[in-house]
Amino acid sequence: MDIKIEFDHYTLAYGSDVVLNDITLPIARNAVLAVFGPAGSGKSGFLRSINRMAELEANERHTGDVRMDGKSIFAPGANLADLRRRAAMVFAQPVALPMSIYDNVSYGLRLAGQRDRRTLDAAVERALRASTLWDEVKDRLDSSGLNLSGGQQQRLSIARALALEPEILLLDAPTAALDPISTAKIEDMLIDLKERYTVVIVPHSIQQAARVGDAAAFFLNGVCVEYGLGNQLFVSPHDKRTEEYVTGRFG
Ligand SMILES: Nc1ncnc2c1ncn2[C@@H]1O[C@H](COP(=O)(O)OP(=O)(O)OP(=O)(O)O)[C@@H](O)[C@H]1O
Repeated sequence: MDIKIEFDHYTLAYGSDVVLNDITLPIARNAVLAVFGPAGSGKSGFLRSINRMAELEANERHTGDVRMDGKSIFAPGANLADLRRRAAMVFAQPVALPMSIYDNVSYGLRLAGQRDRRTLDAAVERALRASTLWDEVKDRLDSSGLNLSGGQQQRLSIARALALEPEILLLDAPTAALDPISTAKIEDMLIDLKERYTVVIVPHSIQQAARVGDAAAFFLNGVCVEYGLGNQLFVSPHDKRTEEYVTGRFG
């Protein structure tokens, strides 16, 4: 396996709450890892550890290591802004900023000081094509992002993340607020996105985990109970707890 990110005996706590407990897990490059489990199992903490957003929580502590391309993300002198650009995050609730579609997508680049119109134009088009929104909005890039539907706004949020040319996409239940057709569009998009990016997704259902994951990890109470490639966790789980969860006996 070509490993992009590696959790190595990583434990995360907020105050006295242990969010993740001794996680050791590889994340393959150019593949989709689905991280699933019941509420409070640590899935968001896992995503937020990859770009060190977890450290924004009060009394955050961690032990162990997370490596990206073989290098510790916690190494002294590690560049936090660069890490967060390399590992971009998209949340359950679509975020359309009160500005034009063009400005929504180019927001991060402009914030980083990019002023060259041709560079911005090219980045906006590339990001909107990758998020499959281009054909729907190319004739109205100047209209407000707020006028888009929920599903379009979520693809706009993904385009905004892609414009910064990340290496990793962290998707925290990106279809939780969307209708089935918008959900299917985003699931289809993942097939293309993983050719260029490493994707970690917290799916909004077990079915979605099985559909989109090239690998899956089942979390329970901060522990990675089971990790498997392809559909193994869903068709032949090794752990009884995984089996009970995927067959709907708890959750
Ligand atoms: N800011 C915080 N301070 C203290 N504990 C927290 C904080 N945020 C989350 N936790 C705790 O950490 C644990 C894991 O939370 P996390 O959000 O990672 O779970 P999750 O699996 O993503 O849940 P959900 O599916 O509900 O989003 C939970 O027990 C939660 O109560």
